[in-house]
This record gives sequence, structure tokens and C-alpha cells, in this order.
Amino acid sequence: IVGGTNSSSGEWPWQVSLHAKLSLQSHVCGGAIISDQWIVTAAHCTEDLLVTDVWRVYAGILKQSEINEDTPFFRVQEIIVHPKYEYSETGYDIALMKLDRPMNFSALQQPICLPSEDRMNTEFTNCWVTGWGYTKERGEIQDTLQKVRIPLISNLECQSRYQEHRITDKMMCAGYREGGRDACKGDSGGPLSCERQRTWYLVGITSWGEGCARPGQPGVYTNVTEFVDWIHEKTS
Ligand SMILES: COC(=O)Nc1ccc(-c2nc(CNC(=O)CCc3cc(Cl)ccc3N3C=NNN3)[nH]c2Cl)cc1
Repeated sequence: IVGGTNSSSGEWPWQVSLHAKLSLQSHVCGGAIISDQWIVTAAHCTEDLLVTDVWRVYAGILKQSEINEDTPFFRVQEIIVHPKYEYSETGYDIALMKLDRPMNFSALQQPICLPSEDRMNTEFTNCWVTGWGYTKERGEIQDTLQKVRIPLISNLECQSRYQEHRITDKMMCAGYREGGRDACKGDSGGPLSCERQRTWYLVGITSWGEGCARPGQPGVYTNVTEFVDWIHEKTS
């Protein structure tokens, strides 16, 4: 996250850190808890890592330094990648991970609501992006979960910023014209969370952008509203 600040414990209890343990273990992507057995993340996070037993899902943590060999984690029983996914910039950048056992909810780990289909994203005015990603393009994974408030922008404006891409209705964008605040490397898969009437909704999944926090280059997110039916079909 570029231009953000430290989160506090329990502020984003649906945020998880997805680690892969090959020879070494490290944070790969963010993710969001949507039920006691399902995590939503980005499809590109699971590329080359579709074998489920390399994954470790850490929930209820604020700092990466809380993670050591004694820290409890969830294993992944199943990974469902959207069948139309090819790569982030063409959309459908969404995947589901089924945990090997149901999670007990607490103040530190609990699900975020899925948006209802009839809600237009532009109505959301209090949206935040969170993650342990880089704070600049040539940065490093952060210890404390970062948060930054970012306004949603119309797909029309977003398309005008990405003339060499097709910004589809399956994508949504958020950013400041002057740049300075954005997601960055290591934040992908994580939530773009929006609050309305004291309830938080998973409106976007951090997907791609041209650099981090550059002026006129907004972040591009998977438009979760367009995938609510698919999520319900796959997780029920
Ligand atoms: C010790 O452990 C580690 O070092 N782990 C670790 C884990 C993962 C990565 C990593 N993850 C990615 C996937 N892309 C993203 O995360 C954000 C994409 C993105 C989205 C938006 Cl909305 C806006 C801008 C950008 N954007 C463009 N350019 N940069 N960012 N790339 C790399 Cl590199 C690096 C290190």
C-alpha cells in the first residue's frame, strides 16, 4: 500500500495473508474471509501454485512478524479459479479457496459481506484498500497491515487512463488523479472494502495497475458485484 497508515488490531478482521511454503515460506497475496470455510482472492495469486498443500492461510493477524512456526494457520482443501481467467489485465481475476476446516469467528477474524447485485459501485463513498504490500514500486513487504482510503472512479474515466487496455464491467477502478495513494506489489488478492450504514462490503479485489500510485494510473480491481452469483454457486 502506497501512502497508507498502520491498521490497528481487529480493524480489518476479514483480511488474510496467504503464504506459500515451498523450500522457504513467504507472503504471496492478500485475501478476504467471506464465510467460515471460504476465502476470496485473485486468480493470479494461484498461478503456478495450484497445488493446495503449499498454501497457509493466516487469519486474525496484524503483523507479519506474528507469524512463526507456532502460529496457527488454515490449510487449503480446494482452489477454484474463475474459468474465464487468463491474466489480470483481461479480467475475471478472482479465485476461491476452501479451508480444510471451518474457522471460528472472533473479533480478530470474521467475514465481510458480499455486495448485493443491484447496488451501483459509485454509491460507495467510504472505500479502503488494505494489505502488507510494498509502500513504493521498489519496496518490500510491510510488517504491519497498511490501510488507505481511495475513491472509486467511473469505468469511463478509468478507460480514459488505460488507452491500451479494455476496462470491462467485470473490473472497477479506484485512485487519486494526483496519485500518491494506491495498492502495490503484495497487496493483490486483498479486499477493497466499502462501508455503508455501518456494514462493510467486499466491493473489489486488488488486481492490477500501471506502477503504484502514479498520477493518472488508478488501481484496477475485480468488480465483486459481477461475481456474487458465481461465488454463491461455487460456495454453497
Ligand atoms: C518476502 O515476501 C515477499 O517479498 N512477497 C511478495 C509477494 C508478492 C509480490 C508481488 N505481488 C505482485 C502482484 N501484484 C500486486 O500485488 C499489485 C498489483 C497492483 C494492483 C493495483 Cl490495484 C494497483 C497497482 C498494482 N501494481 C502495479 N505494479 N505494482 N503493483 N507482484 C509482486 Cl512483485 C512481491 C513480494
